[in-house]
Amino acid sequence: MRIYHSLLNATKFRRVFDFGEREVAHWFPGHMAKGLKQMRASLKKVDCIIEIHDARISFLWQRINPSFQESLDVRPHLLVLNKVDLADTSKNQSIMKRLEREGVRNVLFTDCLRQRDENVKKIVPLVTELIESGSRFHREEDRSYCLMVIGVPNVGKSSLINAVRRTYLKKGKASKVGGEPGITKAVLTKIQVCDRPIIHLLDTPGVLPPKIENIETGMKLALCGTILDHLVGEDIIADYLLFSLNRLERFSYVEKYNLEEPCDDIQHVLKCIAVKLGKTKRVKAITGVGNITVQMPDYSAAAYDFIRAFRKGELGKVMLD
Ligand SMILES: Nc1nc2c(ncn2[C@@H]2O[C@H](COP(=O)(O)OP(=O)(O)OP(=O)(O)O)[C@@H](O)[C@H]2O)c(=O)[nH]1
Repeated sequence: MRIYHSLLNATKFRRVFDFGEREVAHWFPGHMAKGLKQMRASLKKVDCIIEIHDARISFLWQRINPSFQESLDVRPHLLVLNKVDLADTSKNQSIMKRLEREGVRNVLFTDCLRQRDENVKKIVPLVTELIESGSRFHREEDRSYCLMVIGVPNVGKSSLINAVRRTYLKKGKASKVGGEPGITKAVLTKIQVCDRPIIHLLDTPGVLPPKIENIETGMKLALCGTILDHLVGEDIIADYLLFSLNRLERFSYVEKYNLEEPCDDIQHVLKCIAVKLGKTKRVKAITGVGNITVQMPDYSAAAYDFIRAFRKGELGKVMLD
């Protein structure tokens, strides 16, 4: 791998990203508020909450809807930081320390796509211990335990449920997994994940609307696939991705797409991607000698590929906090 001189490059990269006049207000569809209401109503049946976040944006854990957070505080709580295979794990220790300072003790980093993830195996013993060491209030009589998995869209809630089932029941998929946010629409399905002790999970519709304090937080969520791309715009997501890769000095895109050196100009990068992948389109051009058809780079297709490559971890592991 080529080494680029970061100091040299730093001088030619943007230090701040220009978000223009964008607004995040419409990025989260209306069904989320409805889901939140239903989740709150079901909380009385729940013994322990599993709150799942993307390990690349772990700071978001405390920024979910604050009124819902209050309801959560009374129950045992496990924080799962998922998609750790895509995250820069050198930061895990400092994240753990920060979370401990903030009073969060039960934290697991998981990769739910891995067949036998060690931390997925720890979930059942940990929640059993958490539930048995506290009071279950009016649920004392019930011998089975009920968990609720909550998180923002596309963070891997269904994948986590399937991974726990695979580990403890040796059963296949019960929850539909999707590449696009908002796949889990069936409201609060009860799924058995373990038979000793009997544990059920409520699969939520992926509708914890995060409290987005600023457009940059929204853009980080978009980059990680939490928001439907077309609501934000693939062109701006691709540009923010380039900005982030340069800021974090993740330059593997240079070799992958045959660039000469790290670059901060998204149009140039997309052009190189289009050329490398053969993504061109024919457009009509009017010239002095009549109409001709010319081959142009397909910038949209290139942006799509750039974003997908990042989400699959092909452009390096990152921590966007
Ligand atoms: N790399 C990686 N991808 C994951 C992991 N967990 C889930 N995914 C992928 O993330 C995408 C979303 O996963 P889901 O399990 O459908 O997420 P969800 O939170 O249930 O999604 P919604 O129904 O939209 O709320 C899918 O493409 C999964 O394959 C993980 O640990 N690592």
